[in-house]
Amino acid sequence: METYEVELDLETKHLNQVIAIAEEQWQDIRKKNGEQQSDFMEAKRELWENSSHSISNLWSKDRFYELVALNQYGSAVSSQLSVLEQDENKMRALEKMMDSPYFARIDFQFQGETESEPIYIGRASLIDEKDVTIYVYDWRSPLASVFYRFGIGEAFYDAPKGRISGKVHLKRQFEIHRGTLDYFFDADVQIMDEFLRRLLSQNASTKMKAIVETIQKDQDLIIRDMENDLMMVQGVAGSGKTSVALHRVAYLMYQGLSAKLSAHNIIIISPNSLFEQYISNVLPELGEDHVESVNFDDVLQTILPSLLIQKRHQLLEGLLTCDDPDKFRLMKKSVAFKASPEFKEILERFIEDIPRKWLEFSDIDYDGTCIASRDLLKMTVLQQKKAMPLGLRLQRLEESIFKDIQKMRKARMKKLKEFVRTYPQHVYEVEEFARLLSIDESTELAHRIQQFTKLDVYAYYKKLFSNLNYFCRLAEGISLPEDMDLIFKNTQENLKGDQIPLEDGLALAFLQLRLYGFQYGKFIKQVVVDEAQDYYPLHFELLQMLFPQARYTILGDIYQTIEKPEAMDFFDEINKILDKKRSVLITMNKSFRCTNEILDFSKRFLQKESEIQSFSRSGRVPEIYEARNQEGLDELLIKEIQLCREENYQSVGLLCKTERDAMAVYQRLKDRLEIRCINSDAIADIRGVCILPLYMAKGLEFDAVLLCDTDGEHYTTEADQQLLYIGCTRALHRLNLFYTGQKSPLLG
Ligand SMILES: Nc1ncnc2c1ncn2[C@@H]1O[C@H](COP(=O)(O)OP(=O)(O)OP(=O)(O)O)[C@@H](O)[C@H]1O
Repeated sequence: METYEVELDLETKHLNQVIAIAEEQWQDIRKKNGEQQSDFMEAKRELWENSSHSISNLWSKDRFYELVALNQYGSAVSSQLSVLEQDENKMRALEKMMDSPYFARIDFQFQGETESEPIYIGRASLIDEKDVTIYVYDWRSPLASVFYRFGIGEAFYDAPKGRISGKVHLKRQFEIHRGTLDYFFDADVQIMDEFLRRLLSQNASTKMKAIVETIQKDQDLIIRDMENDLMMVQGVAGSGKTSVALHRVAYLMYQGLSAKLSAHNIIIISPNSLFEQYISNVLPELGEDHVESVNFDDVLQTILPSLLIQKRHQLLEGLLTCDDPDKFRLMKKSVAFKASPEFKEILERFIEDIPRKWLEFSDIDYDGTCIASRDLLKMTVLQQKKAMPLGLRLQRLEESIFKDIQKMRKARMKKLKEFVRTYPQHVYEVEEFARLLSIDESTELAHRIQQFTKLDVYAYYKKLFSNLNYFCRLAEGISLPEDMDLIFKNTQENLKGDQIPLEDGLALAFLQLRLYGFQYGKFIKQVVVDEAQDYYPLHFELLQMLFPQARYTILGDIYQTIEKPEAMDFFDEINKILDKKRSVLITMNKSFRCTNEILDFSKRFLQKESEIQSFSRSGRVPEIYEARNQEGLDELLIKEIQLCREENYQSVGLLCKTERDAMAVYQRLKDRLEIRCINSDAIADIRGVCILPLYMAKGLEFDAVLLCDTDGEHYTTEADQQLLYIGCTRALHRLNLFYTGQKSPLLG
């Protein structure tokens, strides 16, 4: 037999053996699980029988003991449920393992040993707990890092007990499906690149996939970094930022087994719900569920639940569809200013000024005596220690005033009772008097006190914009934008409306957090921010206040901003704001998504020379198609979509500049093709042919991209150029641009 055949035979036997072990473990858990299931059902039945007749008035005092009993049943049921859940998770992991237990093998000779040991690496580990034999190493284990970082020869890895050195004698990669070994190859760098190239040439699935088999060395360094409290990544389009972010989360969870980090300690901040949907499979594929992903609109809503704040897509749509150049400039300037460190400083000064200038203290009288004078109250607040937020300090003050009043009221009631004892004939009048007195006093007094102890953030924000002279005095020494007066007037107008502009929403959230703090974020130990380039300094200030104790992973591409100039010092700014002890900025320049031709084409839209390189995969050159009129344009689009179908592309994106444009194209084509329009609130996937605004397509990818309306009306400015760059770099295999009328000057 040929050597390959002999090896294939050996590997197949080994595979069968590992699958048999996984199956045995699966059977054991199933058996145990079956028994637990019946215990669980029994506990549930008991819970029901013991509570159903009394559930109606359980919170009354007499039913307290029943509540305690019910609680005991309840906690028994919940702990059984958690054991069952754990078992189900293990069974799911073993099922995956029976399908494909590992994807790689290295033969590693530990220093001091005479022979090398085969180490099989998979998505999860398989251990025989009886004799602690490790059949498969989790890709996140320290030893597995050798696979990603070294070729044949000397190697090392960092284990909890220190650095371990050795030698790699073999690096092998497997393709295993449904429990069958399709093929394997012994890998050197070239062969592995070829394997990755083939993988990347496949048509995209409609959801992002895990990349554990082909993680690159520089990506692995980011994924496994535990040194830094702030890890920042500047990566070009398609360099794997999102993939790396998600694999890093999975890695942190694995590390967290010892550091007590679980899913509810991690939060992913993503740009919108479409993107959240797009990435939603990766962590479960890696065996990690339940990690929460939110977008910033949700964050603002959580901080300010009673206010209606403009969503990010509404802001972008407003900017991109604005026909009045002056209004457009003003909107942009307003956003840039309100989210800047300068405005943050003004907000800080305003907060300092609130007790001095804006709080309406008044004398608090009770029963004809002044129990706290206006001046005394003001002085008390001004002299309080500033470590506690003002809102909470005022809450304390309110509590202490009420406590004094309560004491005085008690004394007064005592006197009244004595009076009744002496003059019993007046009992009814006195009781009625006491009742009315307490109602009147409590409402009137409470109102008066809360006038200066309750801070309505929105009302105070309006005060900041009540007078331009005051605003400028507050901003002394801070450089303001040229047309500050226009921004000021515009803000006054906007704050009269129902919906609060996003930039003011950010400022309001800042005030709310500074004035009242935020309790819930302290459980978060790791924050991952993807597509970070779109955030402004104030976003990071908010994150810092929300999750002060967390470590951060922040990934972005300064060349992919929308309606925001690319800022070279973007990451410096983040570093300054988050102010972590150890931080690092890593750059990733190789793009894995697009073909060489698509990447070359896209580069023309970059305003600065970028280091972007492609992963050397060839395809067809993008074309720019002109149509005589709109009907002709539609015909071209339909023809192109048909061609994409023939290519069997899973996802085809028709990208338009705005939602308004996307709706227009959709209306024209919807009766002629199976096509979907994805609007801003959609929680959808990108299967089939989708039309969507470009800003929604950020972070996503499509087998084929059709960029619509690339004419001289739609795309003219620098910001449009950035949009075109984002649009083009969404394409994996095929990219074409379509226009009618005048070609956009940006297309060259
Ligand atoms: N090491 C890798 N092995 C296989 N595929 C990879 C690897 N790294 C990245 N990819 C693939 O490249 C594509 C782009 O990855 P990803 O979306 O993570 O990049 P990105 O930097 O976030 O892109 P963008 O900034 O344009 O949104 C995805 O299809 C991803 O699966």
